[in-house]
Amino acid sequence: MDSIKIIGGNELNGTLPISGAKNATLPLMIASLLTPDTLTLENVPRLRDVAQLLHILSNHGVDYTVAGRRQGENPMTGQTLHLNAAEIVDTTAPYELVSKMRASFWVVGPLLARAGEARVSLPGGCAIGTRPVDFFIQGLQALGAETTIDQGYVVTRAPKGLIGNRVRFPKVSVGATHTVMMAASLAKGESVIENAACEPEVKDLADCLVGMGAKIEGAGTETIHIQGVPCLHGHRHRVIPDRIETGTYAMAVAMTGGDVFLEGARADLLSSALESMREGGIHIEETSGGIRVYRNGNGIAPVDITTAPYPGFPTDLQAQFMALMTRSGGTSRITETIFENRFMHVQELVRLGAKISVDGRTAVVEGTSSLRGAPVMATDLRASVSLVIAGLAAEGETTVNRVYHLDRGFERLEEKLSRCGAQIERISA
Ligand SMILES: CC(=O)N[C@H]1[C@@H](OP(=O)(O)OP(=O)(O)OC[C@H]2O[C@@H](n3ccc(=O)[nH]c3=O)[C@H](O)[C@@H]2O)O[C@H](CO)[C@@H](O)[C@@H]1O
Ligand SMILES: C=C(OP(=O)(O)O)C(=O)O
Repeated sequence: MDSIKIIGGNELNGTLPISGAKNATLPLMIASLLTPDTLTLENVPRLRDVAQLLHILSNHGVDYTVAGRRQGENPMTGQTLHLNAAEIVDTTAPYELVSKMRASFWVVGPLLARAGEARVSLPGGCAIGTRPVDFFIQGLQALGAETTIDQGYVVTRAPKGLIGNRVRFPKVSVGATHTVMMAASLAKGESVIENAACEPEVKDLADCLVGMGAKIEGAGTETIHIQGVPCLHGHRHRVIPDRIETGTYAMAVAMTGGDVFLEGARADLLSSALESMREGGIHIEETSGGIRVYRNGNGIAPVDITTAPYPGFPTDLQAQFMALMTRSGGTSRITETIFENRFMHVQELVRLGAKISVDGRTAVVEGTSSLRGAPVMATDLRASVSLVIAGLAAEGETTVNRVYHLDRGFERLEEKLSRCGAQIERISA
């Protein structure tokens, strides 16, 4: 498997383009199952998860074409996907495909709503906790589906169609909100989702569904009202910028020092994380075309954070913020409340010289003036990238192994960072 080699110590300077959001793209692609017409998505990042989901969707009968950038466009511009599910040819999503990525499980909602049945393997994804699917099952059952688990598969049927209902999630779930919202769009009558996820990716999906003819109000708040319609039609939609990629590179600049413009980033999508960075003494300027991040010489102040559903501090930036805090001038406490096993980066950051101890859900980070390069490895996506940004700030050579995870979620990582002055390269196995 490839690895990433970094010689740390360089400041980052220049312009770094932000890609379309992985976590918005995946549910948007799945929404193509809801209509026999073509759904066109612009600003789609070139990622392993996108390729994997195309494979899964084509198994259900989705025809797709991928168009690259047009002549004269920025070489970093995302791709355009045309997805057409004229007919659902198979309602089974097999273990071999779904086990590779969590979001692929979400096909269960559209398949059930459009074809009246689905048989979807229990999902895989990042190893950050147990990640059950009970809220999905409760939600689909509330819409009238018969749902059981059989030999590792969720098997669900609604031969007479789904019926709108009230669905209240016991805890905020992004994936369950996406799934029930998509299913309810084609149900008979009104559905209300309570304690819905407010993440920008849910709002982006709802905006696209509305463009496809769905009747949805309140997406982006805790209560979503959906008036079911008999069918949806084709639409063209542009994916929002990736707020996690934005926060990751902002934290990289904060760690190394320098001055970078994150082109295309939207500050309103990650206010909480930017606020914590400002508390740490990092300069952040919001403009309509992107975000400027700089730290010229001043130290980093320790900041405590606790992850929470949106608009709180995102769990997907927790590892990167911990990396940043390893360079602060004091002690910070980082509390993870979303996933019970999302501290796998701690022992690897310690290899780089970080001083971190874990007490239950809280990691206590003692800032240190220098990190030293070392071989490291992570078992999930955001943990992997936290090691990359720590490596950029460490003295000497860091090798990040198992880049499989990085390729799932960071488009052209080495290219983007090396254009800003980082010494980083991929070593092919
Ligand atoms: C592809 C994608 O968009 N992934 C994101 C999505 O994951 P994902 O949608 O899988 O995360 P959820 O929001 O569902 O998980 C939140 C919490 O709810 C629990 N839960 C969830 C569903 C369920 O049926 N039962 C249950 O107990 C989970 O174990 C977790 O503790 O949101 C997470 C939380 O912001 C992010 O870290 C992931 O990057
Ligand atoms: C946890 C993540 O992805 P997934 O939900 O696909 O595992 C992530 O994007 O950080």
